[in-house]
Amino acid sequence: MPRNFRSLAHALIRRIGLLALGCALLFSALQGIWQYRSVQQQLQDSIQQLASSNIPLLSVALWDIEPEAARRQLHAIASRPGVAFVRVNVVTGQMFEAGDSTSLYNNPVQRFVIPVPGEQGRPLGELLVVQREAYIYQQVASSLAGMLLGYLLLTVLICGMVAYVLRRDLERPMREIAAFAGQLTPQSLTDPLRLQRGWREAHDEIDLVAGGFVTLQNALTEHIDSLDQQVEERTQQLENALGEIRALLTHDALTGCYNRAFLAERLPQEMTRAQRSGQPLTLVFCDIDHFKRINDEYGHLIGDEVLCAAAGRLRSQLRTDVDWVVRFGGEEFVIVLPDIGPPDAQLVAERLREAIATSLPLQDGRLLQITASLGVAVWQPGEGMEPWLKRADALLYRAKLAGRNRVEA
Ligand SMILES: Nc1nc2c(ncn2[C@@H]2O[C@H](COP(=O)(O)OP(=O)(O)OP(=O)(O)O)[C@@H](O)[C@H]2O)c(=O)[nH]1
Repeated sequence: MPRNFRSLAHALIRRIGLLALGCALLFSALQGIWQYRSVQQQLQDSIQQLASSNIPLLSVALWDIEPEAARRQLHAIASRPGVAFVRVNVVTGQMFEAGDSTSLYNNPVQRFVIPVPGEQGRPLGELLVVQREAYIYQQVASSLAGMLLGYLLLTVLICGMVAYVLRRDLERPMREIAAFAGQLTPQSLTDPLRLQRGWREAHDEIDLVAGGFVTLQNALTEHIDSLDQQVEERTQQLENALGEIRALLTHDALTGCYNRAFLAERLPQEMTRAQRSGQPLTLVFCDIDHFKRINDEYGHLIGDEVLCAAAGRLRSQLRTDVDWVVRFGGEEFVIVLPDIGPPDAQLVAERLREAIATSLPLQDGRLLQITASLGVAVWQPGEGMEPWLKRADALLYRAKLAGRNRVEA
């Protein structure tokens, strides 16, 4: 199931905001309790003061039986902030009141003795002052409201600053890294990660991640380069091997001449071409004389050397890219001469015989005298390949019988 994306910076800001708000509320609550106690104490003190300053006058008014004066005084006391209700109970049974009498049942009450004027020990009555609890709450609430507003402003300010720093130092570089990683392909490995960050005194985790990317890119680029190089080398090796295999399919491995498979494929083409052009086409069968003796006397390695030398000598006498030499088998070669007929064919064959008959310096310094017998057969239009080859072979056999080192046509 796909998950929603939530930025790390946003999550941090949200948490910091909630934490700051929680702290502000907690501090406000503690402050509220402390404020409540302090306002309550102040109110009690001020009622005490109020009572002690009014009691002498009240005492006189009651003693002189001036109820109006006593009532005025009580009204004055009741109109003070924090006072809800005032009552005077006189020993004679009289009672004077001012303020909200219902507040008597659910608010704290302070009681004071009113003495007879001039006689402190003799009570004339009692003064009851009821505190107005709502006054305390109002005081606490008004001071808390300002404080809470201050805390909230501070919280918003802190969150704003944290948001700015997080956005600049965390969110933006992280997004750049994520965008870079998302676009990273083997082709774009050489483009380094560049973060839009100003100069800082120290490096941090983001720099470490960016550095890690650079290391990874370099390592991957090196790895891919070495892979490319390996692939190039292997491809070259493969092409060389393929070339060798192709050459082996058509060439003789020892002498480098064409092989019989190539002869069987190419000779019919030459015959068709000669047929079409009306040009002559000649085939020379060449066999090294007494080759078995060379092998027996000098060994097979020298025999191989002789074969290679003979092939080279034959090729050296022929036209490049026109005439071609086939190792027919053992010490037998077939030479194909396009566009050559009698008498030139015989002349070329003589030249070949002479080339082979020159003494051959061996690698060990010795000189070896070799000769070859040749049979020359010019193709007769309509003649098949096999009969033509047999005819050339028969002419070669005749040259052998006639004493070797000669050409029969
Ligand atoms: N060193 C070497 N010898 C080979 C190779 N192929 C065939 N031979 C040898 O060539 C010799 C051919 O001998 P023969 O067919 O009797 O003919 P020859 O000795 O040349 O006698 P003539 O053809 O009658 O003159 C054999 O001994 C083969 O073993 C080869 O690739 N290398």
